[in-house]
Amino acid sequence: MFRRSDGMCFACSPRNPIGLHLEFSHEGDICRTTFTAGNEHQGWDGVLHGGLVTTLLDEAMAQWLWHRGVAAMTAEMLTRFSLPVPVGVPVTVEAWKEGCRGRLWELSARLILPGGKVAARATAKFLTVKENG
Ligand SMILES: CCCCCCCC/C=C\CCCCCCCC(=O)SCCNC(=O)CCNC(=O)[C@H](O)C(C)(C)COP(=O)(O)OP(=O)(O)OC[C@H]1O[C@@H](n2cnc3c(N)ncnc32)[C@H](O)[C@@H]1OP(=O)(O)O
Repeated sequence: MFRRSDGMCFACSPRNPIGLHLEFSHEGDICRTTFTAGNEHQGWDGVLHGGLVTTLLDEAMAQWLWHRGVAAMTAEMLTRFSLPVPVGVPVTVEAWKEGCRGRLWELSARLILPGGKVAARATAKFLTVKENG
């Protein structure tokens, strides 16, 4: 149905020439990454495109699961965009688990601007498609 063997994930693969090249760290129950958007990532002038804000949040949640041996696909996601995310500044994205029932995982994520304001929040449901081990 799907393959990941190319290792070309748009968000995380170091081999994807047009990818975001995100790297994740895991500390306790939090999965974290940082990202500095370039001009090529903007929608409105100087502002990170909302679809890419959602990509950052989605990927952080997926990586929370992947790090724990769970390969899961996003089944549903709600994003609240509270503040514009400027290009050219390093932002932090954090994800964590809210709950799990069988194959269904509920996670949350947030995007934090330098200075600490939360610019976007997401909640999502993921469904396990296979174990990644
Ligand atoms: C050196 C190289 C390094 C490179 C690294 C490479 C490794 C990369 C590592 C890590 C990469 C991580 C990459 C993550 C990317 C970010 C995540 C995404 O963007 S994923 C893409 C977007 N999402 C989709 O495209 C899903 C499309 N949808 C589907 O495929 C299916 O609908 C799917 C899999 C989500 C579910 O399909 P079913 O057939 O498996 O399951 P059903 O039967 O539909 O549902 C099972 C149960 O779950 C409930 N369910 C389904 N959706 C639900 C929902 N939204 N909320 C609540 N319940 C739901 C159903 O009602 C059902 O419940 P009942 O068993 O009947 O009780």
